[in-house]
Amino acid sequence: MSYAVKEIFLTLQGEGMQAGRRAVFLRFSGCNLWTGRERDRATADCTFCDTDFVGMDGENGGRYEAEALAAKVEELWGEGERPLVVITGGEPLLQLDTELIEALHARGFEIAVETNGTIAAPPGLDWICVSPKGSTKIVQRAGNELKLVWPQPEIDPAELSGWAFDHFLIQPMDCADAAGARAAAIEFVMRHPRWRLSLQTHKLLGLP
Ligand SMILES: C[S@@+](CC[C@H](N)C(=O)[O-])C[C@H]1O[C@@H](n2cnc3c(N)ncnc32)[C@H](O)[C@@H]1O
Ligand SMILES: Nc1nc2[nH]cc(C(=O)O)c2c(=O)[nH]1
Ligand code: SF4
Ligand SMILES: [Mg+2]
Repeated sequence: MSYAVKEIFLTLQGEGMQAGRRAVFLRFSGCNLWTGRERDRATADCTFCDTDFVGMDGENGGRYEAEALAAKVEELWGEGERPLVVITGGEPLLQLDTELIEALHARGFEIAVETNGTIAAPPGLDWICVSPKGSTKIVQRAGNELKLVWPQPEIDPAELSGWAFDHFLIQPMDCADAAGARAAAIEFVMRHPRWRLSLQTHKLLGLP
């Protein structure tokens, strides 16, 4: 199978429980909750996306076969122990399959995924981060971390807190009222201590 890739780059994981780890980011093109066009944003199932995932025109973007894609990820990792790839998008579970998982594992990579949870994850992933959106139906209710962008009035966090995740995180929405979102997230965690704050540290650091 071939994969439509927006961009691939080496950086630090900025979010969640693995924040601070060196990682190759593999960003797939396309999403099932938004076209990526600004004119469709207000009517999309996900309205606050901070990412350009349209097309294949980013750094190292293009169409790849599984072996070539794994080789490019390995090349960008270079040297160093505990190689980590974070597969994101767009919605990565539209494309990620066993063939690519096996090609990355064969090169020694730990595979983390950032998903909106509306598509079931394939077997074999090493780290699953689910981030629910608005009124969408979440089918992937188990994983390593549940990362809820906040505030989202359509979502009742009490309903999510019984799902089978090891970690529950609240991430302030990057939006016009970012200060208000940060304050709301802090207040939420102060009231619900099983949840912890996740900041988008790459943005604070000026990393991609
Ligand atoms: C761009 S999404 C791609 C992966 C997948 N489609 C998803 O939504 O989880 C990557 C991460 O960024 C988060 N995110 C997107 N827009 C955001 C925003 N405006 N503020 C904070 N986090 C945001 C998402 O919730 C997700 O955890
Ligand atoms: N540094 C960095 N960390 C991230 N964690 C999740 C990201 C994403 O867009 O999926 C992201 C990203 O875009 N950059
Ligand atoms: S689901 Fe993820 S990639 Fe898709 S629009 Fe929302 S935040 Fe962006
Ligand atoms: Mg991002």
